[in-house]
Amino acid sequence: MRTAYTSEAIRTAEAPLLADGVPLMRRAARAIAERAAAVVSERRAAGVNAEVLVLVGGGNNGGDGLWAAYELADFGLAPRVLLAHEHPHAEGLAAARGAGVKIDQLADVDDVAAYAGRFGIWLDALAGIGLSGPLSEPLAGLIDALAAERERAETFVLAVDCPSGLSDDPGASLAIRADETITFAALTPALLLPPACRLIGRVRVENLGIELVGAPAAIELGAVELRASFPRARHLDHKYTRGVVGIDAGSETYPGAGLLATRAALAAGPGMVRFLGEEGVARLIIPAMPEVVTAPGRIQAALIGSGTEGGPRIAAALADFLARDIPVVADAGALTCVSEAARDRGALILTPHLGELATLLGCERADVEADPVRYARQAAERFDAVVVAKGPETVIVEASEPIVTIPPASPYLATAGSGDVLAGVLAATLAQFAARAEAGETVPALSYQAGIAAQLHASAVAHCPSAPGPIRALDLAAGIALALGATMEP
Ligand SMILES: NC(=O)C1=CN([C@@H]2O[C@H](COP(=O)(O)OP(=O)(O)OC[C@H]3O[C@@H](n4cnc5c(N)ncnc54)[C@H](OP(=O)(O)O)[C@@H]3O)[C@@H](O)[C@H]2O)[C@@H](O)CC1
Ligand SMILES: Nc1ncnc2c1ncn2[C@@H]1O[C@H](COP(=O)(O)OP(=O)(O)O)[C@@H](O)[C@H]1O
Ligand SMILES: [K+]
Repeated sequence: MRTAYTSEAIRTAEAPLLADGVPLMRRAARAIAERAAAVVSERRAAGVNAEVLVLVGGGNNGGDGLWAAYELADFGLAPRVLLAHEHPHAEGLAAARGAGVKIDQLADVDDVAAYAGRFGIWLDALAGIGLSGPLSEPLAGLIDALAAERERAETFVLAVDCPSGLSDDPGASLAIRADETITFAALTPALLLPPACRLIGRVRVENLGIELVGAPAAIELGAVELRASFPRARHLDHKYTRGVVGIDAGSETYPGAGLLATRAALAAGPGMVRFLGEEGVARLIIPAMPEVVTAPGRIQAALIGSGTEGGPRIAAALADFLARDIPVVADAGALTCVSEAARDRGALILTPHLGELATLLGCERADVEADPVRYARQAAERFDAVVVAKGPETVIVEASEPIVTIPPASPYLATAGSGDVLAGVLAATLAQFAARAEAGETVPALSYQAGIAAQLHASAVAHCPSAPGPIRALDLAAGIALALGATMEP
């Protein structure tokens, strides 16, 4: 599991070490310089430009850059430094100067893109976790110009701590895209969450002996957590202790969604799946999946709305599920039925894709795509819900819990019906955790449970016969059971 901490938490954690005189900056600079030297060797071997430019800002991030320049000079690599601030880190500057590093001032450079374009490798040490507020000039203009130049010239960018401009806010977008980021102490939220996480390249965390305390701001779940956390059947279980899930999905217009969600729910291994939706859909489900029960009865979690267009019947059924005080997944059409008012009820889990999230909040899809975490937070607050925002990355927001993210499994998941499969898996997973909670076990937060379900959905991709090529939602549903089985292999 990868974790991210706010820059404030990182500062708090590093404070005692700094007070004890631990040379964190020198350690950071050494790690950067070693990696930069390796990149120089790789590029030289490939016969491409391996000249190094260190972009230096005014804070300690610039200090890291200056000390890295000092180390690189020591390795005999003759880096160049561009000072983008009038008051750079004094000791670092003196050290770099003392090592014979050539240093230019931004104010003396006419065309910064042309200047920087002469170098094949940039170390981006303009700003790190010390950024406050939106980027101001001259840093904003500099980053903008260099971001464009970097794409044109195919420069190798090694970001120091983070691509300058990104630290806590994953919605920040003004940054020089990095091929590689070496970060210190811990990841910050922007390095883990979309869309900023797409700008950091390969990331390495150099802990430097800094111990983070308290809950992280964000976590990324993967196959390890799926294996460790997914509830397994126990010897003395009977079907009702394994978790029963109720599904109201599919309609005359979209019956397939009901079938897919139900098939996926079955594959995720609950004790029972009750199909409680339209009769016409039930008539299709039963011959294909005779395990499914259509009789009403007790359930521990529910799914409503996949393959429906909402409307009064869905609204009433949603209210009915919520009144049972169980976790209820509202997908697709049911998202049009959620209201801000109803707060005295079971947990509500919303599963919008980014377009649905925009509709839910009455804003533009492009804005949501540019900052899904922010809008998922808004929706979570407004509807007192857990929000599973589905894009290339899945982002899950629950009040007072770390944000949960699942990295993209395959762009072929963007196929009709794949969301219906997720909805079924999710409800079935919540039912199994709820059954454990009923038995007195401690279970993780709903956002973590939902993350485990999203990871199961992601893991199913590799079990589709056509993977890594295009996948069918029906294969994905079958892949769920195989992925779950694989987690049980010793
Ligand atoms: N944490 C660790 O474990 C370790 C941390 N270390 C390193 O320290 C870094 C943190 O250093 P930090 O605190 O000095 O801040 P930093 O990122 O250089 O930013 C300040 C600069 O940004 C500028 N600036 C700010 N806001 C701005 C805006 N809105 N718009 C424009 N400019 C803005 C600000 O300009 P000013 O306001 O001063 O004019 C100043 O120049 C950290 O990221 C890591 O690299 C390692 O050495 C060792 C271990
Ligand atoms: N580019 C992508 N890369 C990886 N996963 C994606 C990508 N685009 C969408 N997904 C995933 O595919 C699923 C699509 O869900 P959704 O849009 O609701 O599909 P549908 O409604 O057609 O069933 C979600 O789980 C989403 O996270
Ligand atoms: K940086």
